[in-house]
Amino acid sequence: MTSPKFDHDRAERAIRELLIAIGEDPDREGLKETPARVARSYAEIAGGLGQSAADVLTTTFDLGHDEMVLVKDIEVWSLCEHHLVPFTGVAHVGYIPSAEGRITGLSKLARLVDVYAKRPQVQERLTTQVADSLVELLGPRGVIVVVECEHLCMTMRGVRKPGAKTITSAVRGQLRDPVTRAEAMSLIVG
Ligand SMILES: Nc1nc2c(ncn2[C@@H]2O[C@H](COP(=O)(O)OP(=O)(O)OP(=O)(O)O)[C@@H](O)[C@H]2O)c(=O)[nH]1
Ligand SMILES: [Zn+2]
Repeated sequence: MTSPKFDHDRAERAIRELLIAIGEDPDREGLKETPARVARSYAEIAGGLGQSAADVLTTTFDLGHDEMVLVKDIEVWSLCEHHLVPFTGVAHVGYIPSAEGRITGLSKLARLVDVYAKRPQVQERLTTQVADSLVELLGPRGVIVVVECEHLCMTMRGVRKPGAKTITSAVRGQLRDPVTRAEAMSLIVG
C-alpha cells in the first residue's frame, strides 16, 4: 500500500540531491537507478501513511469469546523519525473482547501494527496508537501492547550500543488491573 500523498518524482529528486550532498556522483554506473529504487522502497516502508486502523480492522466476528486474545512476537520494522533509519523488533498485542465477545481476525492485529510502523515513527507513539485504535474500533474491555525494539540509530551511529532494547507498553481498561496485567505479561514473557 502506497500513500496517496506519495510523490515518487519528488522522492527520486531528493535522493539524487542527497547523493550529491554526501559527495557521490549520482550519474556513475552503479548509482544511476538508485534514486528511483530508493523512492520505490520508501513508498513501501512508509506505506502505513496511506492507511488507517479502520482500513485493516475490517473483519470482526461476534464469537462470544470474552477471554484474553494475545498475538505475540509480531515482527516490527519501523523508521525512526529522528534519523530515518530502521528500528526493529517485535510487538505483542493482546485484548479482552467486549462483553458481547467482539473479536477481530488474528492477522488484523499484525496488520494494525504495520499501519503504524510503516511510517516515520517513535516507539512510544507506535505503541499507544496500536492500543488506542483497538480501543476505538473493537470496544474491548482491555488492551495491552508491548513493543521491544532495537533502534539502528543507537547501533550503527551516535551512541553505538548494539543490543540495547527499548521496551514500551500501553495498557488500557481491565488490563490495568494488576492481576490481569500480570497474566498477560506472563504469557508475553513465557
Ligand atoms: N523516546 C524516543 N527516542 C528516540 C526514538 N528513536 C530515536 N530516539 C532518540 O531521539 C533522540 C534524538 O536526539 P538528538 O540529540 O536530537 O539527536 P542526535 O544528536 O542524533 O542524538 P544521538 O542519537 O544521541 O547522537 C536520540 O536520543 C535518539 O536515541 C524513539 O522511538 N523514542
Ligand atoms: Zn533515531
